[in-house]
Amino acid sequence: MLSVPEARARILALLAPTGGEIIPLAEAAGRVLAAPLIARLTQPPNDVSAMDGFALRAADSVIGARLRIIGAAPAGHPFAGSVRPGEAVRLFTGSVVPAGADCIIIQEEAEYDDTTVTLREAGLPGKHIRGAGLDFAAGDTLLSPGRHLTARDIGLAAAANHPWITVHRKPVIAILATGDEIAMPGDPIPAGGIVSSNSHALAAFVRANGGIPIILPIAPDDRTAIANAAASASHADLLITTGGASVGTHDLVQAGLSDIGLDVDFWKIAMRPGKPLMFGRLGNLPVLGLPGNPVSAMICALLFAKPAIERLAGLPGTAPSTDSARCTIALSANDHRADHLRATIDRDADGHWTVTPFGPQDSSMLRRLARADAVVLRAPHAPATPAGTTVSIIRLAACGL
Ligand SMILES: Nc1nc2c(c(=O)[nH]1)N[C@H]1C(S)=C(S)[C@@H](COP(=O)(O)OP(=O)(O)OC[C@H]3O[C@@H](n4cnc5c(N)ncnc54)[C@H](O)[C@@H]3O)O[C@H]1N2
Ligand code: MOO
Repeated sequence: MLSVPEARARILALLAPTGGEIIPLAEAAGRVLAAPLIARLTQPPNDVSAMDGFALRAADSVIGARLRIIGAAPAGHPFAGSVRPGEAVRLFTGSVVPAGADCIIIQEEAEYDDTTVTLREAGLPGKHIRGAGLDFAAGDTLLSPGRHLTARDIGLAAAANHPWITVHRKPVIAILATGDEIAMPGDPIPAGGIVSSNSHALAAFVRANGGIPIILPIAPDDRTAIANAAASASHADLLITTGGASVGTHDLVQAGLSDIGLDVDFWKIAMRPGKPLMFGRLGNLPVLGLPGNPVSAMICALLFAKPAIERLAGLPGTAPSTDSARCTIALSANDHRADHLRATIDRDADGHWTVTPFGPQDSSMLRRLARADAVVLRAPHAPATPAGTTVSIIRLAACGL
């Protein structure tokens, strides 16, 4: 059976980023840049003052010099003339430095009235002046494709005069829950049935990770129905199925999709929960088949759907990032499957992170999953460890789970 990293690499290898679309800059935080962002202007566009004070010629800036104030240049109102020997112009933070001036004296170092200023310090050429282009110049590449846009980037793009921006289209992720026994929340529940938690949980997870979820109607345990439902999702960037992934007579997802040409890349991997994970392609549509057990479905989503959505959205797509924490309980030796223990996080008296796995870890226990802060990663064949051992964890909320 494939390992978790091998399975992830196989999935990512088959995914390509979506195309670009142009959106308003204000909506672009969290999106992925699809074209280089080139500065449309020079910033600052002119030499500007970094302080409130007086612009003058450096040659005049000697202690005790008395200069004639020939005008004022508030920010946004440049002074039209030029500064000659013995003259000064009143200016403020952000004011354009007038022609002829190459020195700023801050107002705290000057005595002044409406007509004259006397210097209490000698200035230096260029001091307190932000030269034109200090930040960037027109034509500079400010951000490169693949950049996951932050609020800081939005500010930079705005400063470079971009009201619109080209980003990768949000990947559309179709979600197909299968099973005779499941019903959508609020719908009539068949005898012996349960409500489909997976559809809604996966949709929320997809949205939190930058995709657009489309919840398809539930498909019963019937090959044709499953095939038809999947065919209706051919426009999506990824189809995620849940349930019907295992070996039972009624686990028909692979059979149904094979009827319409599913090319299976792999099925079953060495992890718990989530062993029956399947990945393949229906024509151009990648298909990730998750197990039906709700916790298995969400752990598989965390480890595989999240990087897949990231790759589709224009990012590299990587394993969820891990942290270290001290495990408060002893752990028994692991078997050949990578294990993912649902756990709560706390801090000990010294402020260090601790993690406490729940007792029973059954993959149907959603309330426990909802209460968990993290999963503890246990490598295949990890030896037994005493309480207090440092372990790797994935924080769930940070991953949109
Ligand atoms: N003989 C074997 N049996 C099983 C094996 C195995 O290797 N040999 N693997 C087990 C493992 S591991 C898992 S995980 C499950 C996965 O099975 P399926 O993907 O086929 O899932 P289902 O049988 O359809 O459902 C499992 C469980 O989850 C409930 N379910 C299904 N869909 C939903 C949904 N949308 N929302 C909430 N809950 C759902 C379903 O009612 C079942 O209780 O197989 C083991 N069996
Ligand atoms: O994926 Mo299953 O039992 O390993 O939950």
